[in-house]
Amino acid sequence: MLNEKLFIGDQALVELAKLLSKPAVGQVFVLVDANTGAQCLPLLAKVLPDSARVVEIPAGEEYKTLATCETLWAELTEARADRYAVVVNLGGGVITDLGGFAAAVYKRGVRFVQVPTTLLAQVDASVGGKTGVDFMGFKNQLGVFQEPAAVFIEPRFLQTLDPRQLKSGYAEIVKHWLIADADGFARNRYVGMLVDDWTPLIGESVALKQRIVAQDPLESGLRKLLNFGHTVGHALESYLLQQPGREILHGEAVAAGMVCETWLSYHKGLLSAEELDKIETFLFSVFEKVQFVTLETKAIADFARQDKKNSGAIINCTLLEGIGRGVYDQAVTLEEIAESLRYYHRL
Ligand SMILES: NC(=O)c1ccc[n+]([C@@H]2O[C@H](COP(=O)([O-])OP(=O)(O)OC[C@H]3O[C@@H](n4cnc5c(N)ncnc54)[C@H](O)[C@@H]3O)[C@@H](O)[C@H]2O)c1
Ligand SMILES: O=C(O)C(=O)C[C@@H](O)[C@H](O)[C@H](O)COP(=O)(O)O
Ligand SMILES: [Zn+2]
Repeated sequence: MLNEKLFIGDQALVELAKLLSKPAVGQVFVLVDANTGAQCLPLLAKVLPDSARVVEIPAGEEYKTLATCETLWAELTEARADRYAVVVNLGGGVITDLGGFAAAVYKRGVRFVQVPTTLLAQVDASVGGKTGVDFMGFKNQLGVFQEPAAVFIEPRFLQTLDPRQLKSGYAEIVKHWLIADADGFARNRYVGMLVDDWTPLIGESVALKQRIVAQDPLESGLRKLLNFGHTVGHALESYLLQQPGREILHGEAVAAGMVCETWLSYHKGLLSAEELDKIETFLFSVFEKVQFVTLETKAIADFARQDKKNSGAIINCTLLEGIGRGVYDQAVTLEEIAESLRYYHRL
């Protein structure tokens, strides 16, 4: 247990059972996608009340929309769910983001708990209270900050996770090292993905995120560190999501975005050539190169105009002053973003 609201390890679901048996808990709704319904629900079912209702949505980022929220809102409404209802979000970041948002606005807010089942959701998405859905092709364009009642991280769920998905989650762990944990980067980068038990790494990564969120829950300053790799990463993810057959995973886009933003840090004179080399060599040793052509770089960069860290026409990026030392609110131009993508493409 990291704090009173976050439980990690093989007792996490026992703690969830305790919460769900409290008198103040009314109807229980479990949100799953097609995969977590089949692969994760059997383990969770052991701790659910018999009366729990399961709501299933299709799997995938393309369903992280307002339209999908309506499926949950309709089920809640038809079951006459009241303010005592609790929504249990069982899945990856799509489920924890969408389920958190849908719960936060139903009748102006019912409680929800996060039971993340991907590495990405266990180290990042389930923690910190950012919820939301994509809109008009832009990532997380609609959302609210709303903390879950609690988070229950059971690493056993990772046993059925595809290796590609595991790697996508690893990108957010690497992000945490690069912005605030030089020692984590130095200790772990040679191990790469060859991890037997993810529990200690999940615990460290989540604790780092919680420390930052606790100081700036609404992202007015420090929390922007957690967005390293995302100005370019979200632009790339959004662009490729619109191209049938070229979709990439969030973590894959963030890994590419981290290469670009590490180069921007070097380009701005914040980071040494030696550190640039160390970071990009490591990232390319783990993540495959994302494919695009140089002709596309302007269209990709354009998506950064909708980044939530921007102020008016100024695109504010989180960059690195060194390994483990992120720095936020660094203005970059669209042309510099396009140049960073061309740099990535040439590597
Ligand atoms: N709120 C935040 O702070 C935050 C942080 C990082 C990412 N995100 C968001 O999270 C989303 C990405 O999350 P994700 O990578 O978990 O994707 P995801 O939720 O789409 O899950 C990935 C795939 O794995 C399947 N799956 C989930 N758990 C499984 C399991 N245990 N076994 C087998 N299959 C399983 C899912 O059905 C899905 O097909 C993005 O939308 C991103 O924007 C949010
Ligand atoms: O928790 C945060 O703060 C983050 O930025 C974590 C990111 O990994 C995550 O992808 C988040 O959803 C991005 O948020 P956004 O505000 O850029 O949409
Ligand atoms: Zn992310």
